[in-house]
Amino acid sequence: MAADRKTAPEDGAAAGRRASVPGGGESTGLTARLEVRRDGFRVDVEFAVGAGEVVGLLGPNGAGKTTVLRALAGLVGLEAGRIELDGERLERRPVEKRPVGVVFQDYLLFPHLSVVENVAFGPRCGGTPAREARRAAAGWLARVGMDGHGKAKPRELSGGQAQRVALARALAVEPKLLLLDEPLAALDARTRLEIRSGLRRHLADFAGAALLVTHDPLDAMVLCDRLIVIESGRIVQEGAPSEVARHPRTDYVARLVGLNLYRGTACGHHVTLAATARTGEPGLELKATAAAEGEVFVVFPPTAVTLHRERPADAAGVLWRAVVEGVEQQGDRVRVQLDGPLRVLADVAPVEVAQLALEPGAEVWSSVEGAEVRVYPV
Ligand SMILES: Nc1ncnc2c1ncn2[C@@H]1O[C@H](COP(=O)(O)OP(=O)(O)OP(=O)(O)O)[C@@H](O)[C@H]1O
Repeated sequence: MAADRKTAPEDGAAAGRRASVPGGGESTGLTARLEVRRDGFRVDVEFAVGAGEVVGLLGPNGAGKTTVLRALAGLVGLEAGRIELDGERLERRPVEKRPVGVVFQDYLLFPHLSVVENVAFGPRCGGTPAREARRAAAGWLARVGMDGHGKAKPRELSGGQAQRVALARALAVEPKLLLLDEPLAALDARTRLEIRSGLRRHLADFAGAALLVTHDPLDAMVLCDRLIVIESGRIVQEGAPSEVARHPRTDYVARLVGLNLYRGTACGHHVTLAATARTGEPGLELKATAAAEGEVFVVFPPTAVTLHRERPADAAGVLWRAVVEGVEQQGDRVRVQLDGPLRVLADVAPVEVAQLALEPGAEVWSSVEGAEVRVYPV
């Protein structure tokens, strides 16, 4: 995993930028308690984003991420709660008067306006005279590498260009809060790489609070100072990207960062995994690197799992029988999904797929190397 992009705001550069937020005044960032109801679904979250901080909002499909962003932007109403931005109550302001810039996944540029008019639109609505707004818009377009495209219509732009214009449009209103909803999701892999590094630069220069929804672990690691994970409308984990990646607390986070995660009970270096309710089999016993006591999370990477066709006489660590559920190429390794007393991911070399006849339904012996098993308190 990459190192955190910036230092946490309370002890780093972000805190130092507090005084220079657009619009003047002392900037303290965002604090929000949001209760939102949408039909049968309910979001109930409380969090803060410091000025100059970039917080990633992650969670499975339907977790409520977009709802959180829309509530902050004023596009859905609060059932209860409060939104405070630089000490001011945001939810009392009409949508168009909120100092908020939004970049949606599909950009939502106005199709009938030129690129420069799209970017000038926000400042114009805020009362900036037309010429000045166009000049400012041209400046923002230059900063995102889109000078020379001002007269183009959105339909003439590539996905990457449209994304840059959308970012320029969001920043042109000089927001105190920047909301980005999967800003890179619609881009192909190469464009995403290029736009990600541009976005990283702009986020580093942005003095306000930024909240970025993403499904991509790389975006989360590269772009964000801190992550908030929501599931079913509630916050389930929060922390620096490296901390979340190292110590996942839910299956979603574990899958996101590519680790096998279980719960168990530790007694010194021995951990008994919780029995699987599904198979009814007693929990396996693993050996962990560090000693612990009581309820713990247990993680190990897919590379720690070894597969064998026949029962090995001298396997290191615990051994169990598993059934192959799926096989998928991932870079130069092959990821194997296994069922059995443990649902587990194993990474093997492509040659092992043939050697072990790994195909759905095949039975194999699995073992895990204790040196790679980590435990931490629940
Ligand atoms: N306009 C709407 N009216 C009623 N319910 C909605 C509406 N939009 C979303 N929902 C419901 O709210 C819940 C959360 O949706 P939301 O889009 O916030 O999730 P999400 O975490 O952003 O998901 P995804 O990652 O799939 O975009 C879902 O169960 C969804 O069905």
